[in-house]
Amino acid sequence: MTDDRPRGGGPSLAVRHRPFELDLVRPLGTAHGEIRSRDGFVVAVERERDGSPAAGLGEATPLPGWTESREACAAALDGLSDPDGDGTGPDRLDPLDALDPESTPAARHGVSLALADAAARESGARLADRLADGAGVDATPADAVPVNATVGDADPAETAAEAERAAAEGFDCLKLKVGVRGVDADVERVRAVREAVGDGVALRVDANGAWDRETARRALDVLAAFDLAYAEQPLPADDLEGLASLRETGRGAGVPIAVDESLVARGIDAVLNADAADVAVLKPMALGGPDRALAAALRARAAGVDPVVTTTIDAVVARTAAVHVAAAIPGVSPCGLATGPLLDEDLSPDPCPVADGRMPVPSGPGLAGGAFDELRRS
Ligand SMILES: O=C(O)CCC(=O)c1ccccc1C(=O)O
Ligand SMILES: [Mg+2]
Repeated sequence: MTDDRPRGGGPSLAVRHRPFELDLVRPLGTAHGEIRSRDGFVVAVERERDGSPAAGLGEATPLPGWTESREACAAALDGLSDPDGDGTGPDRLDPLDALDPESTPAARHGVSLALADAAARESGARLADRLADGAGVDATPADAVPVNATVGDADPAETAAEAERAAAEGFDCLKLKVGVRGVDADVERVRAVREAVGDGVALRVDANGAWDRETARRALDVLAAFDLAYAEQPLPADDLEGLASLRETGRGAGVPIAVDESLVARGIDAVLNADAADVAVLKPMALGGPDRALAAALRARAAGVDPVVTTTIDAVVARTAAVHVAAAIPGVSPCGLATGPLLDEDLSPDPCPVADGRMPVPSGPGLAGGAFDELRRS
């Protein structure tokens, strides 16, 4: 790792990062293309204040199209060590000042998480409790959060088999990727899944912005027959007006609308002002950190829009952080956090294994008590 520890007495802060590369078990088919591997950085901070040291762990796992590129993320993290490029190290104590959440959300996520983990560990609190405190949530965070299974694009039989496996494992909410094939093919996939899992399982679809207005209307008219919990990003990110009008025609017997890419492209305020969503899908990695994702979730909730927390198929550190974010949202709906099994390998054993469609929130302190100790030392 690179080290930017300031020399001399007084308060100090060191931010280090080291790269990792993880393959998926198999590529995840989405309308944005296939996700095959996740390359990112483990971030570690060591802080000393008034003679007491604190350490925290974070993760910056960029996903191009959603966040900055891997190169831009690396440059932003490198820049924390030597902002002037003159080898003298940083002259500031808050590295978040140097990380723009819009242009380098993954880098900011990594550092913001590491600082929050350090602060939570220092006070003996769970990360969820720390985040809730910081966001002004009065309710005590949950001890477990409901999650959906994530089912990628495949033909109807394979999609149904995957859905059936997830339901047998105890998931009562599934999210299917759609929009890779034509609408008729997706209708057959959703029909096959509904037949396979029965009426007791909630179904969501995620088109990742693949449809135009006319296609989206046609798709949702037909898909409404399968009792969908919602359709995520049926239109391109910037078409807030189109999303708002899909909601109007969909009200009643129709399909609720969730936004994901729109939040990354336009922000929560623009989405709420446009009345573009029933559900807000929040990805801490793409929104610039757990703190920012929780703040957006609470703004959504206050406007009557249901928040859902998901990952960008992150490694275990960021996934665990996202579980804490979800836990800090009182009564959160099923979240897209069960993405660990999509990875072929991971940085460390998972402290939040899915059981019966729920993920436990580690009791702390910080992210997961001692669960990441080996990773912290590496
Ligand atoms: O929400 C989920 O179930 C898992 C996360 C997911 O689908 C996803 C993962 C990586 C990139 C984009 C997305 C997405 O929600 O569009
Ligand atoms: Mg999505």
